[in-house]
Amino acid sequence: MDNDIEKVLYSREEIAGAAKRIGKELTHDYEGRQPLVISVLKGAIFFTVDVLKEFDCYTDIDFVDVSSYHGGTESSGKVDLVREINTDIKGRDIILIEDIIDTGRTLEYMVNLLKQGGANDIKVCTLLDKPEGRVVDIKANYVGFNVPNEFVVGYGLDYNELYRNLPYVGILKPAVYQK
Ligand SMILES: O=P(O)(O)OC[C@H]1O[C@H](OP(=O)(O)OP(=O)(O)O)[C@H](O)[C@@H]1O
Ligand SMILES: Nc1nc2[nH]cnc2c(=O)[nH]1
Repeated sequence: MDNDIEKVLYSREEIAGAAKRIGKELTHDYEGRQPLVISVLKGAIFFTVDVLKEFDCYTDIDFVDVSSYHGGTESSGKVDLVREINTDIKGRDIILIEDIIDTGRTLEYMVNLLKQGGANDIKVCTLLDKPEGRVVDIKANYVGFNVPNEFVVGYGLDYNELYRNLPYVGILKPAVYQK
């Protein structure tokens, strides 16, 4: 897979550092509380695991699966709910974990879903933020890196379902898109 990568943007070590920093911030901010962590599948699985290992707090974990990039590099503009949240979120303090916020549509959808379910408080934690991609005015509370306006892969992020298992985040060579 390394041969398909044009440029590494964030190395394994840099990502581990960001996960540790955010895990420690969460530990400080949630002292004495019991938040529910919700990880947005599939992309956020790697970041969720690494942040949670640094989060010293009583917390339960659930997963939601939403999808709007159905192959290729462009958002379909419509967010599909593939797997619902199984935990009762009424009155809960939620930490939503994402891999990337780009257009902001997925996050907007998720925040509305959590509000409808009666969540008390919602905070968003993302490995990558791509502010130039935004079509919806929405922000995260905890950000690993601000990423340039490029389609990125690795560490959970896919291109046509591949490259999620790269241990770093990078940009694909143009030739890969022509395959
Ligand atoms: O801000 P947006 O433009 O909405 O993009 C962000 C979303 O896009 C990706 O999900 P995707 O729909 O590709 O599903 P996946 O995580 O299963 O790959 C990513 O994991 C985010 O959830
Ligand atoms: N893999 C991947 N998924 C995304 N979803 C929204 N933006 C991106 C991106 O840059 N890369």
